[in-house]
Amino acid sequence: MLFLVRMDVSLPHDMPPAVADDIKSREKAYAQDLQRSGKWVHLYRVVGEYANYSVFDVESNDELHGLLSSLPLFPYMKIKVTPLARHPSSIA
Ligand SMILES: O=C(O)C[C@H]1C=CC(=O)O1
Repeated sequence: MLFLVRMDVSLPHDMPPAVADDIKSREKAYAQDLQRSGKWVHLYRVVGEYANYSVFDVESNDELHGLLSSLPLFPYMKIKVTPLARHPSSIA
């Protein structure tokens, strides 16, 4: 099952830089592991925003929820999920 996911990150302004750096470093490692596993298929920065558009390929809504809620940045993100279906004109 494919899902388009938008993540908007908003870290508290008073978060100490070392704490923010640690969360971002763990987030990067987790994101890269999921990309290597094939579950996080695309990851693009939204130009000019601390946000990304991603495509996930997972078995179920529950699996996606588990992956997203385990992101180290999850407490600091607004996440919008859009389920995707095959387009009838797609040649892919
Ligand atoms: O930077 C972001 O968009 C948030 C998050 C998603 C992947 C990652 O490494 O951080």
